[in-house]
Amino acid sequence: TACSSKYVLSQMHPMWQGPLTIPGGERQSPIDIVVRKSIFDSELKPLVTDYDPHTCQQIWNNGYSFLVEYDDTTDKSTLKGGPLQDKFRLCQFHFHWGESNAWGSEHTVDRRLFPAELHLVHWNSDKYSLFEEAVMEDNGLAVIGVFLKVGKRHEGLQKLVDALPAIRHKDSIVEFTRFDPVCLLPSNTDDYWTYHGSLTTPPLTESVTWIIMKQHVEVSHDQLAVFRSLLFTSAEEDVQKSMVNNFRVQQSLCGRTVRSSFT
Ligand SMILES: NCCOCCOCCNC(=O)c1ccc(S(N)(=O)=O)cc1
Ligand SMILES: [Zn+2]
Repeated sequence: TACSSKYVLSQMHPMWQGPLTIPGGERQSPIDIVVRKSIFDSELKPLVTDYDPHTCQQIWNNGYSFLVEYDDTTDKSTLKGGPLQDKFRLCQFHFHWGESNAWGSEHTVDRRLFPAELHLVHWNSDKYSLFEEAVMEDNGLAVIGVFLKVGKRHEGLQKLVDALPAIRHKDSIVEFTRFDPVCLLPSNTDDYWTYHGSLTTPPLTESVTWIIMKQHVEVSHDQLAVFRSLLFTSAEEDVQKSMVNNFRVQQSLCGRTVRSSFT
């Protein structure tokens, strides 16, 4: 099964050709969250985010998504609480989305797909001194996942949407400052699912404590359309490819337990 083999069939995504070797492969992400099989854990605490918008530095197109990157050289923008024992530093956030509103998220809830998913990426600064170190360790990373639904316009997102035309092509980057990512979190951050998984893109390392918000946030159709105006390809390439469907398919649970902070 996909849980024991060292190889997985090459992902359908154009960027990955040929078999990928993954470490073990027993705790890969994303997954389908089967709500009735998740286990309520009363020990799970509320999330505590403490983000400083002044640590926001730049926004760039890495050829797979667009990343908003934060200065993670000090403990200025942090995440603790929830399922976490240590303090984690925010290093970047990014999204995954589809070519249509019918799909685009990486995680699913009872097989339900959302048009997009936000990932806020943090690393364990109590135990490690660099992201690159933490990314290789079991308890190295914590990623908050937030589902996006199409509905009313998200005022806080608009500043980010307005910056996207400047980074249409792969490897383009612009300064992006004073953005507080707390505006992208749902009003209720006490209700979440959590499980141990991996990065959803290479190097797919199994170092992530996933924290998936139960409550989604709404963005407008037009805001999501601007995400789809980005390109996978650099300005030099002849054929321009729209940046859409940049999600990984759901992976086997391999006997893992998904815990919930709510009943
Ligand atoms: N390339 C060899 C070692 O690389 C280690 C660092 O990897 C950096 C690139 N990847 C990421 O930072 C990275 C971060 C988050 C997610 S995700 N989609 O799981 O939230 C996926 C990938
Ligand atoms: Zn991601």
